[in-house]
Amino acid sequence: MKRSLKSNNSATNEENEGASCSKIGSTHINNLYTKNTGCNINPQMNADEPEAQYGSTNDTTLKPVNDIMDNNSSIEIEKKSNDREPKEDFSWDDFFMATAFLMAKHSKDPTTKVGACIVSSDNKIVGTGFNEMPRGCSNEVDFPWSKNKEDPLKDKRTYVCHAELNAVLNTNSISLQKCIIYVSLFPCCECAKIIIQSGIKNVVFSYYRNEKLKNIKENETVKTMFDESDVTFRPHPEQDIPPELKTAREPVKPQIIAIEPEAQTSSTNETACRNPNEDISWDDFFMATVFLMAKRSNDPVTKGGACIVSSENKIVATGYNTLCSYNGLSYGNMPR
Ligand SMILES: Nc1ccn([C@H]2C[C@H](O)[C@@H](COP(=O)(O)O)O2)c(=O)n1
Repeated sequence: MKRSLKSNNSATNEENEGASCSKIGSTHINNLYTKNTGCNINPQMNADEPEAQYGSTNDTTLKPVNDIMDNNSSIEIEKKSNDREPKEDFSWDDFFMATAFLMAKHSKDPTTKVGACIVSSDNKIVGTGFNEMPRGCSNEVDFPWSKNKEDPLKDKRTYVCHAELNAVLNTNSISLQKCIIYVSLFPCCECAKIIIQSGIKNVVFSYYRNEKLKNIKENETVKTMFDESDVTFRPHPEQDIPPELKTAREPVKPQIIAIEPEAQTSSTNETACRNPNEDISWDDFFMATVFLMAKRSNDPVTKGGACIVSSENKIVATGYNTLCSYNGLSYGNMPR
């Protein structure tokens, strides 16, 4: 039986977000541990830490990961007695969608942040992306993050590269045949074409865009294209994403010069990842990925994760501690 990560989370989003800490990303990472699993970093390291700073849990409080690393302490994830099998706790689906949401946090789009994560048939991340301006086009005067109906040259949509496109372009795999793309928002027509042409065969998404007629029609068109191209698509339950990866705050109003009518209202259904004030460093992102990965481990005592990153901040490999399945060993029959 698959557990809802949210249901095991005693802290509210408000509590999570209220955690005032300069190392925002580290707080996220800690939340990733403490609030969603029975696992935690060795609590002895955190004995003096004030609880409120990092969000409260029933069990323990944690120091920011960076602090722990600074102390050269080993990171240990402990299994609680009431833990269930780790694989049931945090499925591959949850892990990859969580990675997509983590990616979304890098987007500078003030209204809609989207993340995507492409995964091979043997559960390896082969590409990640988020909606961003083309490389080098960071000057926000020429490449604004606002919409402008009158002047397309002042409209972000002229320039922005969607998360799915970036994930496909960022891939480290020669072929994306039979891969799955996890994306926080249902793909638009352009992205659907890219997905189909790249050979990706499965789409997992979290949200639809708001239910404006234009979006409903576009969603239907995308579904037709996917059907005709034998690309399957399915929603991923939103509640299985660790809440600290999503955002519950009201989106900050973007500086829109001539706002489109449909952009003025936003349905809660569309919050693919909205929180312009929130930031996550690449370090925090990759360490969070490591910890997410560790959740996959079956080792009841120490769960370790790893994530190899290229100089361009692309994940090129991930791993966690596991026994070789072919030798018949299980953690139950290993001497400890
Ligand atoms: N499948 C999608 C859909 C949209 N995006 C990006 C493109 C924009 O940056 C943003 C949408 O902005 P809005 O119209 O909500 O102001 O989301 C994407 O990456 N992938």
